[in-house]
Amino acid sequence: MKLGFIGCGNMASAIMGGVIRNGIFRPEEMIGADSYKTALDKVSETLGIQVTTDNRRVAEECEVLVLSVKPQFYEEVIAQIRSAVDENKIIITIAPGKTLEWLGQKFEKPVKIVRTMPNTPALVGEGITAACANVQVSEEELAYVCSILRGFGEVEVIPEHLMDVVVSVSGSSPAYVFMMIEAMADAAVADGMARAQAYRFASQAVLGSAKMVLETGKHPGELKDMVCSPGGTTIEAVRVLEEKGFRSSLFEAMKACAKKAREM
Ligand SMILES: NC(=O)C1=CN([C@@H]2O[C@H](COP(=O)(O)OP(=O)(O)OC[C@H]3O[C@@H](n4cnc5c(N)ncnc54)[C@H](O)[C@@H]3O)[C@@H](O)[C@H]2O)C=CC1
Ligand SMILES: O=C(O)[C@@H]1CCC=N1
Repeated sequence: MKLGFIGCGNMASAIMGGVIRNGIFRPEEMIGADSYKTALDKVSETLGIQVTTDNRRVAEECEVLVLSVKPQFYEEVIAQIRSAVDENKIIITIAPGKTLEWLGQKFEKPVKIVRTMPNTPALVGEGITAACANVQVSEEELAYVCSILRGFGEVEVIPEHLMDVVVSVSGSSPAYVFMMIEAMADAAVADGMARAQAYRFASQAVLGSAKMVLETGKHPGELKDMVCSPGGTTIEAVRVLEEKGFRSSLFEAMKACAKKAREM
């Protein structure tokens, strides 16, 4: 087995789907463990990977092991698997707040650990993942892990102290964007558009806008100005967004998100 997951929930499924879709590993080379049968049935039926309720089996059989349970279960899961993890295996973590130092202490011996923060757009190959590694991981091993992570989106190796910022700016931010798309569609529905059509228009506008930021290299403010015709419709919307605290809401939400990550 090449790649194993302990925890087969939302984020693990997004990574599994991206890895398989992009041909990084075949489903036969992947195994997932979960204590919840419904989660196992779902990944087994939709992705064709092997499944088990035995976390230790995954740790014993896999070269690379993703710990994809919630942060509060990390300690318990590490205690179950640590004697099955030797110096040849690579552990990938995806939990906010769990530092390389904390993880190293829980394994109680030198283990190769790559701490990452992915996001659910991994499912459609458009994720972005931040990664940092402990001293046990060689340059080649980190490059290998990044090649797996690149299978479902962009990857950047960053200093560990930025990991909490990554949670707010890309790990959690798809939720804020989905809320914005839903609200935009609600308004379009209120003005008479069919809901499915409203989601298509709102989502494509968000997708295209993100692409413009990435591909033109222009400042987002300049791109916003290009939409605002003098005396036109957009500046009226911008006026109301400013009045309702749109930017400030995002700013404060992201500060709260990063603070929570630091505390976990
Ligand atoms: N959902 C997201 O957008 C992102 C999540 N993450 C991180 O990914 C991790 C998983 O989060 P989600 O997938 O959202 O949660 P989830 O609740 O969808 O999945 C967690 C899975 O772990 C299973 N589980 C719980 N205890 C277990 C145990 N002792 N042994 C085996 N399986 C166990 C649960 O049954 C569940 O299926 C968390 O650490 C989270 O912070 C990171 C980035 C983005
Ligand atoms: O909500 C959470 O805690 C996880 C981490 C980043 C996205 N979801």
